[in-house]
Amino acid sequence: MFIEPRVGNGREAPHRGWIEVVAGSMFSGKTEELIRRLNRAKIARQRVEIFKPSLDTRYHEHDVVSHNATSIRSTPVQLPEEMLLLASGCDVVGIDEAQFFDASLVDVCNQLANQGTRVIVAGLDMDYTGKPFGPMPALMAVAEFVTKVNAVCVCCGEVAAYSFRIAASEAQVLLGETDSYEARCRPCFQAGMQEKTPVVPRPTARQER
Ligand SMILES: Nc1ncnc2c1ncn2[C@@H]1O[C@H](COP(=O)(O)OP(=O)(O)O)[C@@H](O)[C@H]1O
Ligand SMILES: Cc1cn([C@H]2C[C@H](O)[C@@H](COP(=O)(O)O)O2)c(=O)[nH]c1=O
Ligand SMILES: [Zn+2]
Repeated sequence: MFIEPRVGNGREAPHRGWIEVVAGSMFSGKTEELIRRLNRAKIARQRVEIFKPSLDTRYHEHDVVSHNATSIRSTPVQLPEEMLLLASGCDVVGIDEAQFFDASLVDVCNQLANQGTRVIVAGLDMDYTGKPFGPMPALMAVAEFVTKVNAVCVCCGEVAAYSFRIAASEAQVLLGETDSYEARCRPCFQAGMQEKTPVVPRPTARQER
C-alpha cells in the first residue's frame, strides 16, 4: 500500500508539490487506488480537484467510477491545459485515464507540481498490443512516486500486467470493459496475440523457384 509522503525535513520550508503515478493494466485497481488517495486528502480537509478526459464517458459523464462501482465527482476536460485554470488554489489534483491525453499533460503536471500541488495521475501503462500508451511513460519518468498495480489473469489466475483485447477493432482507442478486454498475464497475453496473428502460408518449393 502507498504511504503518503511526509513533507519537509524540519529545517526548511516544506515543499509540497510532487507527482504520483498509478499505472497498470485494466482491472488492476488504478481507479480504486486513485479514489482512495483522494478521499484521504479530502478527510485531511485539503482542496481536491479531479479530472478525466471528456472522451471517457463509459460509466458516467461527471464521475470517475471504478470497475467495483466506487466513484468520485470529477470534471471532464478535453485538453490538459484546462486543468491549470480549473485547479488554481487546489492542494491536490487527481487525473484518471491519463493515457487518453496528449503529451502536453506532462508539462501541465510539472507546472502544477512546481507551484506546490500534489498531482496524482492514474492510467494504462500499455495499450492492447503491449506498447506504452500516450503520455504515461513520460509521466512515470518525471514522477517522484510510481506505483505499478496488477490485475488477476482471467485465464490462469496469475499476476496480470496486460490488457488483452477480445473485440475485433485495431484502433488504439476503443472504450470498453469486460465486453472488449481481459486482464492477462504475460504467457496468456502472448498466447492470445499469437492466435490473432494471421498464419501466412509458407511458399511451396515450386513457388520459390
Ligand atoms: N481480472 C481482474 N483482476 C482484478 N480485479 C478485477 C478483475 N476483473 C474485475 N476486477 C474488479 O476490478 C476492480 C478494480 O477496478 P478499477 O479500480 O476500476 O481498475 P482499473 O482502474 O485499473 O481498471 C477490482 O477491485 C475487482 O473488483
Ligand atoms: C488496453 C486499452 C484500453 N482502452 C480503453 C478501454 C477502457 O475504456 C479504458 C481503460 O479503462 P480502465 O479504467 O483502465 O479499465 O481504456 C483503449 O482505448 N485502448 C487500449 O489499448
Ligand atoms: Zn495467465
